[in-house]
Amino acid sequence: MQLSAETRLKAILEGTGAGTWEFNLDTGEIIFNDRWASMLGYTLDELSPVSFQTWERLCHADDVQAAHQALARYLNGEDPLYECVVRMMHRSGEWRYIHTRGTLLTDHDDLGGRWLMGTHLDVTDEKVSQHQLQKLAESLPGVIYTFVMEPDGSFHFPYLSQKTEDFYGVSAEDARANPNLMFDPIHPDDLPRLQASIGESAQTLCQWVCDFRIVQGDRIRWLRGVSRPERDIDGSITWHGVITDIDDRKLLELELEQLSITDELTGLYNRRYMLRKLEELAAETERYGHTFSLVSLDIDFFKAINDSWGHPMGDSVLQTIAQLIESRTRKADIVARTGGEEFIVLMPNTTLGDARHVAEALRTGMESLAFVSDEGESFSVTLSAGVVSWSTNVPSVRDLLAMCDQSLYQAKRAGRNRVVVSGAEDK
Ligand SMILES: Nc1nc2c(ncn2[C@@H]2O[C@H](COP(=O)(O)OP(=O)(O)OP(=O)(O)O)[C@@H](O)[C@H]2O)c(=O)[nH]1
Repeated sequence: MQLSAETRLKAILEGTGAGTWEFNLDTGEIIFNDRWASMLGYTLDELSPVSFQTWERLCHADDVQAAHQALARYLNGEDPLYECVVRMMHRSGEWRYIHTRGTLLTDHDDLGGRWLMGTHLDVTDEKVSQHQLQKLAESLPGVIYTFVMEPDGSFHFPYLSQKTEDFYGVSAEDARANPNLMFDPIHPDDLPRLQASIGESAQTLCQWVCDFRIVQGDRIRWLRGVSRPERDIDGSITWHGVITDIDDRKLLELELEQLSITDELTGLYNRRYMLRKLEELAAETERYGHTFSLVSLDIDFFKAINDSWGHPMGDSVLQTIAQLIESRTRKADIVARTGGEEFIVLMPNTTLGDARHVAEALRTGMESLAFVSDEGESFSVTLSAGVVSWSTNVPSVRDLLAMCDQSLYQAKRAGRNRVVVSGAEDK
């Protein structure tokens, strides 16, 4: 059975649920189908005779103007088709959102003028969901977004809430058009880590969580992104997530972390941090074959200093030696106060011989310092040191520390104010 083109077109239109309209731009004649009327709760007969004014009367006053402008843009050749969404009054008194599309029928002289023809589709449900999403996004203290990465590595943001502008200094519209704008303001120190974390989340399909900084002029702000990825059938991956401001929390966290690794009296690192770094250095050394050395320093007869000149004077001596060590070591070295009057210097990429020189310089530097008590009496302070280097013979970090302690103990036993290098004779 052969169906006519008209029957087929009718069936297709029925399937889409779209209303149709035809408008003669020259005569003003307008034709709607039944579906158009039923979309608004009427029969076509009930609205007859239909004219342009029928449409205008049912259309929200604010949207009539927008529809005219869309039409003008289309007729001027700025837009490829006439398209707009307008609110139309349903018989029940509710506004329905109607997506209007149309094109001009040209090259048909026999039609009696220029006919604009198109469809009306009720998109109220979609609009309501969009509106609800927008309201939800406005009330959230963050940006909500959808991020898609294609199999070829290209990416885009199909959805970004309006708060993108507050957080990134880029409007959601601009970022949707150019997704790189979302990465440009990320702090250069954080960008590689953020990119790596996205790559890992894409591979493992595990939740993406990343703290990073955004630079906006002079302002640096900590943000946290949390989102869940899902792989689509075409191999692309979509993350739905939220980006929140964690500036206050992060600063507090960093402050607390700094406190937790700092010795209060001297401002040097504490034992906990030194141990962490020591483990890291040992692991790096295993991997890259570098060497590193460690110097353990202990003030001689410190108890006597406290007893003779008072505890505050003892504190002041500790602070002075902290400054001395910092001034005589490199930036890459880790200087820690690891006990009452005990200090450790971790020296990456340093041989045993070089570390010994540093320890000697510290010993002589300390010896030559003159302290003056509150009563005006001057006194001097000495220190003893043990020096070790990490090598393949050292089974663990714990053993390295024990070897260093052993050398320090030898220095004390041999009369103090000396440096003993592990595996060598007492100085
Ligand atoms: N002022 C001050 N004293 C401290 C601090 N922490 C520990 N001490 C004191 O450091 C002294 C360490 O004494 P000892 O372990 O006997 O060692 P020492 O007197 O230096 O003797 P040698 O190490 O054998 O040369 C003790 O009296 C502690 O009370 C501190 O933060 N400030």
